[in-house]
Amino acid sequence: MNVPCVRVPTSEGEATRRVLAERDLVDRSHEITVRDGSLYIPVTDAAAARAEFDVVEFDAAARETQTMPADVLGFDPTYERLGDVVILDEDDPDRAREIADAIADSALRARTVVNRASKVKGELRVREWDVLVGESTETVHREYGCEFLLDIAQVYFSPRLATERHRVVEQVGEGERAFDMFAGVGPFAVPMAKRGAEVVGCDLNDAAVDYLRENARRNGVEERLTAVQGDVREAAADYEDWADRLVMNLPHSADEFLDAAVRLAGEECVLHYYDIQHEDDPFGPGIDAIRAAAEPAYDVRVDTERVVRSYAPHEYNVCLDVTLFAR
Ligand SMILES: C[S@@+](CC[C@H](N)C(=O)[O-])C[C@H]1O[C@@H](n2cnc3c(N)ncnc32)[C@H](O)[C@@H]1O
Repeated sequence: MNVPCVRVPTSEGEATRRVLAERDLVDRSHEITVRDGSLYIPVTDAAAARAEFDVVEFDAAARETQTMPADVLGFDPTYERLGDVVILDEDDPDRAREIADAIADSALRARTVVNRASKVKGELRVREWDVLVGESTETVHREYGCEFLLDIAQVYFSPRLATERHRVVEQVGEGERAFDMFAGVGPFAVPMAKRGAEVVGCDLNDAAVDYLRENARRNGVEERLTAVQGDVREAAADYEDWADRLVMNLPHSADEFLDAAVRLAGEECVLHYYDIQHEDDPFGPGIDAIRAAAEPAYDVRVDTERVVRSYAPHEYNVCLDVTLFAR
């Protein structure tokens, strides 16, 4: 198949390939070919390459590599995958670059490789990234039969929580009213609506709410999912006593939103409360905070105390499933 290629004498081949790679212009899905003393290097952007090189249409073979990153590197790198974006967590930039190149050249078919450049931060819980291969940080991620469009540079999303989200979603019954107070792009809200619940998802982040609406549409639940942009403490005023179920996935500060949760709660309401606590007493502070906010208007029954994952040395990310019964 004809694709745009930079044509150079073979003697200049390696130097040219390196320049093109630095500019992220090498089309890794086609083979580099030698013919009649010239090297043909497939490129992703003919116009950009033409500014410096001779670009021609050339019949380059599609690449079918079975190589894995470990074959090139000699060790198995640690990475996470979100759609066709591969995520690294490397402190050493040279090592990150080496791993990113090995992943891009491998059978993993990554379109973009990024390295974590900051912690998750601020109210919107978004991270900064170094983009090492490719350009776009927007991708489509699939989880338990739902698909989510999202841009990791604009919104929070962790694929590590998939099992935990599924555990919660499986408890949802048809026709119940579920309010996700910190909905992000919808990984709780969308599958809850798919199970037949009437769902409201709220988020402060404009971009997350745009993706939430789009993801409701992609998954065919836009009729059952209302997306609200804003501070959930204000949004709660429009949904007083409304919810049969509340999801509170803002682990560092969910306690500050328990008053809003109590306003949202109906006669009987299940609360999924996420928290980060020390391993010595991972559940006590959350239970105390919930009781302080809900009693005496509600009786509080603790149904599940669950460690979701280790968060930091001696710290756990935990979930409390609690039912509130109006007195
Ligand atoms: C840890 S993320 C969870 C997102 C989603 N539930 C998930 O599992 O991917 C927390 C979300 O809460 C949102 N948020 C923070 N403060 C908020 C507030 N006062 N009202 C509504 N949303 C808020 C952030 O923008 C972020 O998207």
